[in-house]
Amino acid sequence: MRRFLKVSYEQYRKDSDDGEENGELSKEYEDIILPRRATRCSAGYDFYAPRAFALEPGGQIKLATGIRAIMNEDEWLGLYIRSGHGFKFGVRLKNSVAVIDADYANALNEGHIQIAIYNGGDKLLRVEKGEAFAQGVFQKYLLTEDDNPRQSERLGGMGSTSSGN
Ligand SMILES: O=c1ccn([C@H]2C[C@H](O)[C@@H](COP(=O)(O)OP(=O)(O)OP(=O)(O)O)O2)c(=O)[nH]1
Repeated sequence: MRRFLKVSYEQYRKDSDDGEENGELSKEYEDIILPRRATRCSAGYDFYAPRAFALEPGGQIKLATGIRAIMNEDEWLGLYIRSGHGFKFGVRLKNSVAVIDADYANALNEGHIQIAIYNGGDKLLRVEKGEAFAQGVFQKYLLTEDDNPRQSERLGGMGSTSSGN
């Protein structure tokens, strides 16, 4: 069991910058493309920009992707910058690698994947709507023999399980 789905329009609207109900946003939502691999042996599922954006050097943006990832519980999805953008523009994910946990899909925000990127180079980056800008690789993770998670279920999104106690 492993697949990508769209979050609901309500969730997309809530998490989009403008958050407003308008024709443009619902068209944007309709047009969201599920991540796809470029070739038979591509490891990464390309994530396509739900809207066009431009990033000046030093600029940053957080994109609500409209996507949730369903996967097996011993897997995670690693998100990385699109290699070409990293090489040509010095663009990177703000958190270097985004760790998408298997139980995030059940969080109250429907597991809505957010991608934050930063232009660390000296050129303007323009990304068109529908252009690949990040890639996600499904991976397995291992447990320690005395593994003992602090809580069994995830409800919130980022930062919701931060206490070490
Ligand atoms: O760039 C990111 C990083 C994370 N997430 C989602 C998926 C992940 O499963 C969840 C929580 O992320 P993480 O565990 O890395 O966040 P945290 O702030 O370190 O801790 P917490 O587990 O408390 O949420 O947020 C994103 O959508 N985009």
